[in-house]
Amino acid sequence: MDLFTDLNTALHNLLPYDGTVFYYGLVYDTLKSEEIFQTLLIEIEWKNDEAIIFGKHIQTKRKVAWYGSHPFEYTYSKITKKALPWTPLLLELKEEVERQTGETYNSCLLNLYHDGSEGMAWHSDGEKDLKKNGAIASLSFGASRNFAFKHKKTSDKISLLLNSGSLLVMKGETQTHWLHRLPPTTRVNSPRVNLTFRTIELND
Ligand SMILES: O=C(O)CCC(=O)C(=O)O
Ligand SMILES: [Fe+2]
Repeated sequence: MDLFTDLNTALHNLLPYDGTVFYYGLVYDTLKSEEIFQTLLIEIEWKNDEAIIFGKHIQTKRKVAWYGSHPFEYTYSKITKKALPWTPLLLELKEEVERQTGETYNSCLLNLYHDGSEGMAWHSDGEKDLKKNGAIASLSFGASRNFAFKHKKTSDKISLLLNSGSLLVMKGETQTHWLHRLPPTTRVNSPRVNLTFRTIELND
């Protein structure tokens, strides 16, 4: 690889300080992405997400699923979930993401947004079961959606478009200092699937 190509493909940190986010662009072409997207829609055990917010039991329109290398129990928003075993496709995606990012993962949270009215509010993924400062790799399929970061103290904002077949990784101190969200939009009326590969710490 010559220097020019090398500079062009070199990853640069999207965050100006206090964390590391790399955007890899498309890791699957259009045809392969569409095939993966359709398979995920059919094969994944999608469930409406439940949460307890201000003591009230609520169900989100967005659907979720959780898969992993062990039947981990994972608690968030006060609801405990047990990971399902990898499907062959999820294992293939996990291995490709590991190869691309040079990190390993043992679980994956999947989100299905039916259209632009569904999104995810500002949050960081710092649950206690997650490995501290562990990398979180995000693969997207289907509709393109905006994704944004906001610094917890300075409120500086960074946003980007996540296209079908694209990969993004958040690592280092990102979750400690930055929030992220998937803003709702009236401009999108088709579904999107997002997979976040994570590392759960096994406490015995
Ligand atoms: O859908 C996305 O791109 C983000 C999902 C997310 O932040 C999460 O699952 O924690
Ligand atoms: Fe997140």
